[in-house]
This record gives sequence, structure tokens and C-alpha cells, in this order.
Amino acid sequence: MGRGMRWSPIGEGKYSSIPSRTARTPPSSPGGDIELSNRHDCEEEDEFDVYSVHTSSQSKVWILAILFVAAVCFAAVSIADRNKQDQSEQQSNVLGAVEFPSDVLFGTALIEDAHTIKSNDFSPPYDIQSDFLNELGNIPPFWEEVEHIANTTGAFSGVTSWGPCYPIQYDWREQVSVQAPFRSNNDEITYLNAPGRHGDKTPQSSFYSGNHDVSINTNLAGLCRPGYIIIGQAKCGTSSLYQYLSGHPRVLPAKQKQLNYFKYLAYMPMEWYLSNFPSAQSFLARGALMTGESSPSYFPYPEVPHLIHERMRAENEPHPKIIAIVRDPISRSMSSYKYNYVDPALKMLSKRPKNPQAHAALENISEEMPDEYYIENHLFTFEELVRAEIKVLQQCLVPDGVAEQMSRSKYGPPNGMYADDFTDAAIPLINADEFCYGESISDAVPLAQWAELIQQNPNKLIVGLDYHLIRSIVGRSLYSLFMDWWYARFSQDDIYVVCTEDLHFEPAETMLNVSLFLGLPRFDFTNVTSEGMYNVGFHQGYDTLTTWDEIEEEAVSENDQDDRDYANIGYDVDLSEELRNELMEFFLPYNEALFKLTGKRCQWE
Ligand SMILES: Nc1ncnc2c1ncn2[C@@H]1O[C@H](COP(=O)(O)OS(=O)(=O)O)[C@@H](OP(=O)(O)O)[C@H]1O
Repeated sequence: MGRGMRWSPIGEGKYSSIPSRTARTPPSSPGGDIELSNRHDCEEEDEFDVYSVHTSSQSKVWILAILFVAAVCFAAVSIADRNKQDQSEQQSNVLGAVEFPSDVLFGTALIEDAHTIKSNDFSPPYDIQSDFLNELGNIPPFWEEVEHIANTTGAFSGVTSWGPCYPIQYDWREQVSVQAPFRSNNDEITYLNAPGRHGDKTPQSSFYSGNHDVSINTNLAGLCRPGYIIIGQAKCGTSSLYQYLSGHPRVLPAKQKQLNYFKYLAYMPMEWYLSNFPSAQSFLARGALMTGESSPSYFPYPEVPHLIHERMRAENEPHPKIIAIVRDPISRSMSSYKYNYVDPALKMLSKRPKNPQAHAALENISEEMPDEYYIENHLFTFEELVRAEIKVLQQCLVPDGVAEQMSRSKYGPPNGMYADDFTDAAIPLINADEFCYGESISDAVPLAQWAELIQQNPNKLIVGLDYHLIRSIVGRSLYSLFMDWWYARFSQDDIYVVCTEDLHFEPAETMLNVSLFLGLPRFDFTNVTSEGMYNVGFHQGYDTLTTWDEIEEEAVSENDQDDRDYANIGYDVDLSEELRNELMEFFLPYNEALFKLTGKRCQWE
């Protein structure tokens, strides 16, 4: 049945169509006695059987004539379809569906056996003159060998590894059978996800302790490394940054924005991690220079930069660039309050989960009330949570206080992961997130910092939620404390810092700067960024786009004209001028430390 039509019976063996607004009007039939359906051409010939006929001798001639035309159309369409199908099969063969030989997928391929490119007739869709060295003099990560060979010989002969991709066992030329200049469709990207390599099991989340025996160099043939890793911070626009960057025609996305490998899944071998990125085949067919991922879970944990360095930055080896994005800390804290506390609490109130702890917490709270009622009566305000947290942080972060001492003892000399960095660090490395927030007191008081609040407001809800995110609404906006660890493992040349405000107010220019830093060729991001923002508070989802019009509409309906709250749109978080000033004062030294460390100043006044 065709689009735009419904059929209703009008009598035995007879049907008439009820055209929708989009259906075409049938032509009047020459004999006047054939009611053709509104399908009168041969575009969708499969519906020709649906019409009603008042048979007469005169009309038989017309019937035969029409059946003849229909048959001719049918034959023509079948041939066209067949051709289309052949074409698309051919396309998918060269663009995506070609399987790697099983020895490459499943482990007998040896990297040492890899063929180098032997002849000059190898012509993948890359421009030797301009692709591997951009106007800033930056080479995209992992392309140094190709750049060197291409620019000295004017050809690709002798290249052993294709940019970020590990060598494959057979001739590189076989991987390039199409001259598709740039990526046109993400669906055509091949990922070498080989079920069976490590069993079909889905990796379980757990923090990597560093004690697992992970063989990191097994069977990497044909897999490609990320050229950039967006590390966070959470709620600072990591989703938009990732999606915008993926809009560069020479960048291919990972299977998903957040792989969380170096935080939760590092007990899996690198082979697993890299199978989440496009294959060498996709790079070659698409003329890609880079892929990457964006996991805000990396930002707050000192173990992560150490691990990325260990696994991806062997001495003098090429390695991915690190991109951090930071937002006005007050604005980020409000977004986090909403995302990590208000939304999950409201969800819990509406879903009434069975787990005994949550159940007990919800016992005296009325059911099926509007959100506003719960927010007013049963949720802690932003101010309440923030003041309780700041009290704890101020004590913990005093010079030579708990955070400093505990961090030194865990990560410093003699055997800590960062032993050498403590010896000569001018600024002490501090893991506030791990050492400032104290222990649980009881089922009713999950963390000491909330003891007083809970005592004074027994009707308010905090039990049963994700405490490690709620406890650090402010703390995770002290960016310099986290970035210190990243700079202990990566140099200024390896790290690029984006201010969320720049991404908001000058998106195309900001993205151009990020991409040039990465060594990519110049690209005008205007069409990409003008689509909207991703993962906005009132429309969540890492790949959920909210158009600028929708954002504008929501801002107007909320009467939210405060420039400083440009992103906290669609929800209200009360913030008195007094608390704003206090917070600005609290954040100031950390902001200044960040600007000094990174050499980048964000406009957060
Ligand atoms: N282009 C641009 N400019 C400014 N701000 C932007 C942009 N894109 C997204 N956003 C805001 O960033 C918030 C979501 O950040 P993340 O995607 O990093 O969140 S997450 O940690 O991955 O969940 C979320 O903030 P809130 O809406 O205040 O919650 C988004 O609105």
C-alpha cells in the first residue's frame, strides 16, 4: 500500500481509495468506466492491483492497454531496482560491508607481516600537498610518517602504517577502491567490532585498579587510534564539542560519544578499546584523518591521565591530543545540580523504586504530585547543597590540609603513581574529589557533609541517589585541581582548552581553532554549529540536538534573559546575588590558577 492512502471496502471485491491530502488526483479514464486508483503512474507499480472496474466490452480494450503499460512499467522498475540494488551492494562493498579476512579479525595476523605500500599508483582520497600539514604547521596525530614520506617523495610508497591505523596484513591498495573525497554518511563507517575476540560479553563497569594483566599489543591490525580525546569536564558542552568536531569532513566519529574506557573499562585490552573506532578501511575509503571520543568521566581522576599516557604515549611515540572544555564554574555547578540531583530525584519520586533504602526515603512523601510540589517541599535547594559542600571544601583544601597530605601519601613518593611529579611540583597535586568528602554516617545520612541539612529538613530527599556526583557540585568546578594532573602527564602542546562560552558565542570560530590545533585542514564549521546545541538541560541526550530556535523559544518562555545563564535554559535554579558573589570569590583563585596553567583566559566575570 502506498504512502498517503487508506483503503476502505465499498462492497465485495470493490475498493475505493480515500486519498490523503498528499495523494494525487486520478486522471479521468478515457472510457469513463474504469476507476483507477490514484496510483496512475508506474513509480509504485505494486499497487496496480487495487482498483475497481465496471467491466464493459469497450473497457476491456482499455484494461488490456493499461495492463500492457503496467507490465512495461513493472519491468522497467524491476530493472531500475535491480540496478539500484547492485549499485548499493557495490557501494557497501567498498564503503562499509567488506569483511576483513578472518585471520586479521581473529588473531593470526602478525603486524610484522604487514605489507608496505609498494607502488606509486596507490591513490587514496588524500591531498599530499595539504592534508598532513596545516596552516599552523600542525600535523594530525599519528600522521608524521605519512607526512614525511609523502612530502619527500611526492607519493605514498613505503608507508607502513596508515596514519593512526595499525598495519594490515595485505596490500593497502586493496582498501582503497573508491575515490570518495570526503565522508558523506556515517552509516557507511566500518568498525572492526569482532564478536568473539573477547567473547560476546559486554564489559562490566568497575574502576580499573591497575592490577589486571592486560596485554596491550595483541592483534591491533587494521584498528585505528583516536587522534583526540575530549576529557570533560562534565556539563560543560562535551556533547556539542564532540558532535561539532565529528562534523568536520575529515573526522570520523567513534561508535559512541563516551567510551569511558580509561575510567571504567581499562581491564579490557587496547584491542577492545580501538575496535570502537572506525577501521583502516573506513579511513582510507573516506579520506579521514582522525577519529576521537569524548568521555567526561576521565576528567576528575588522576589515574586516567596516567593510564592514557601509559597505554597511548610511549616515549617519543605519537599520541592523541587531549581536549578539555570548561564552563563558568557557577553555571556548571547549576547544570550539575539539575542533572545529577533534581532530575534523578524527580524520577525516583515518580517511579517509586523498590530498593529498600529508596523506599524508606519515599515513605512519607505523597505520590503523583506535580514536579513543582516536590521541588518546593522535598528537594534541597541549590543553595543548601552548595553551602554544605563549601564548608567541607574550605576545611579540606587549606594549605597542607587533608587533601594535600592524603594526595601526597597516595600518589607521591616513594611509590605513588606520580612520585616524580610531587618531588618538584611547585603547586601540590590535589585529589579533592577523593579525599574531601568523608565517609557515610548511616543509611539516613549517606555523607557527613549533609548531616546537618538532613537533621534540619527530615522531609527532604537525598537517600537513594548518586552521592559521588551530588556531593561535588561545586568541587568538580575547581578545574585547576584536576588539570594539574593532566599537565603532569601531557605537555602544553598536547592539551587544548576550550571555554564553553566561546563555543556558545563564537561556535564556528572556536571549532576552527580546535580543529587547526589538531592538525586538521581548515574547514568552515558554520553549517555544523548553526544546527543547535547537544544535550541541553531540558532536552537531554549526548546526541540529542536542540535547535537554536527551540533554545530561543524556551529562553523567552522562561523569561530567561540573563546572559550569564545562557545555557541553564528551561529550568530554574534560584541563585541569590549574595550567593553568586560568594561563589565567585570562592572560585576566583582556582580560576586564576587554571588560566595560568593553561595559558587560556575564559570570560567568567
Ligand atoms: N554550544 C554550547 N554552548 C554552550 N553550552 C552548551 C553548548 N552545547 C551544550 N551546552 C550545555 O552543556 C551542558 C551539557 O554538557 P555535556 O554535554 O558536557 O554534559 S554531560 O556531562 O556529557 O552530560 C548543557 O547545559 P545545561 O543545559 O545548563 O544543563 C548544555 O545546554
